[in-house]
Amino acid sequence: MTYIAKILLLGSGELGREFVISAKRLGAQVIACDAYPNAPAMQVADGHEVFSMLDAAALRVAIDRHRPDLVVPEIEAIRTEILAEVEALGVTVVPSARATMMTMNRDAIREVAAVELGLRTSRYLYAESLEEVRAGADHTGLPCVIKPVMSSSGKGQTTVREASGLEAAWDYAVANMRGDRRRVIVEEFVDFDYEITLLTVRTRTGVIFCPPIGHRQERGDYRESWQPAAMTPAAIAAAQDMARKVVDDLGGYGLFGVEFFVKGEEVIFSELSPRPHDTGMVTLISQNLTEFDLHARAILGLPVPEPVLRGPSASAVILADRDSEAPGYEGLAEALAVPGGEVDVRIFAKPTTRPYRRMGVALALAGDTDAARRIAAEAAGKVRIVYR
Ligand SMILES: Nc1ncnc2c1ncn2[C@@H]1O[C@H](COP(=O)(O)OP(=O)(O)OP(=O)(O)O)[C@@H](O)[C@H]1O
Ligand SMILES: NCC(=O)N[C@@H]1O[C@H](COP(=O)([O-])[O-])[C@@H](O)[C@H]1O
Ligand SMILES: [Mg+2]
Repeated sequence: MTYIAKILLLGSGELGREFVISAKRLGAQVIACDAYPNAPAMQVADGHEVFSMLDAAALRVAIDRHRPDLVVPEIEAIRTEILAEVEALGVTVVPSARATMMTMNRDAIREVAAVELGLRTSRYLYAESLEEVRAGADHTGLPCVIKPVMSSSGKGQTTVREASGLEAAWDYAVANMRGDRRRVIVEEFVDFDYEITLLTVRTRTGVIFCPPIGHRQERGDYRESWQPAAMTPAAIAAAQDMARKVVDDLGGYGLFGVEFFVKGEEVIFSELSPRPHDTGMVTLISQNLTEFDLHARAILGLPVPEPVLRGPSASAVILADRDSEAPGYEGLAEALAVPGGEVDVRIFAKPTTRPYRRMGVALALAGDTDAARRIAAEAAGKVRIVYR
């Protein structure tokens, strides 16, 4: 069997699992890597490797052993120096080693967006000590949001409403940051009307956009998303213009999840993922080609048509609330029987649970996004995790 490409997937969670399915349908071979065995994407891949993506030596060994055509990051925390090293040797890193490095560091991507490209962002300052955090808050005003420059899914993030909270926020950020740079970004709190992810695909023949995805976050992590998000044509055009500038600057091919805050007619760039986005899981039901199909096509150099929206849709997450070693699931039949629209569920089959760990997602398509959100939330609530 000759595959159209050999892919080494770095990170094997729920997003990777759907990507593997999309890539394999097109004839690719995928070796899925993550720090623990039996990760979601490993369950559907051609092969797997277990090591920490932050372990430079182990990452290099895996790349040298498999000699992939494409290295596809699925998580943010990766020893990106190795990606730059192998890119220089001719391996294609998706979308590019530079893009993975820049987006892993909030300060790097913020400098590109705010300074080089002149995009509208929140006011901000970086800080490496409590004194600098105080200076940052003076610059942004209160409330402000404090985040480690290296972190994701809201880890180490605090919204500070009074100056007395700055010290605890700094300590929390330092305790929960990834990597060894004791550095935070102090951001002006944006009192947005709503926030969106604009899935943006950079292809060999141009840039393509999906309809905007609205989402709601708690503790810096996504709870529900819906598509299309109601936006004025001017606001969509502003977001598309900024997204295009950022992905063209980062370069390479693939799908990016570009995050914006919207207040009135004002669209504010927040950050982006150079890979499928968790809020984009709604496309598993909403679009003829999902965000994973689009990513696979773009990186494999295949034609990427404009995706067609099947109808107003929503996703709602299924979270664990405690630790367990062998979780099971009940209530699937009730979830899939929720009336009012099309309903589907993805159970990620992660081998263990921990509080707030995302274990599955419910999907709904209905007459409008409000109905889809209601149905998705109800279906997610019907799925019960059995802890043992
Ligand atoms: N400056 C801000 N003003 C208001 N809300 C904010 C601000 N920064 C972040 N948030 C809220 O926190 C969420 C998470 O922030 P952000 O996307 O920067 O963190 P993250 O850790 O990179 O998350 P992820 O990796 O899941 O995208 C945002 O989607 C938004 O809801
Ligand atoms: N916001 C980023 C995101 O959603 N990433 C997704 O979560 C997985 C890690 O989950 P885990 O922490 O439960 O192993 C990642 O592998 C990716 O699929
Ligand atoms: Mg984010």
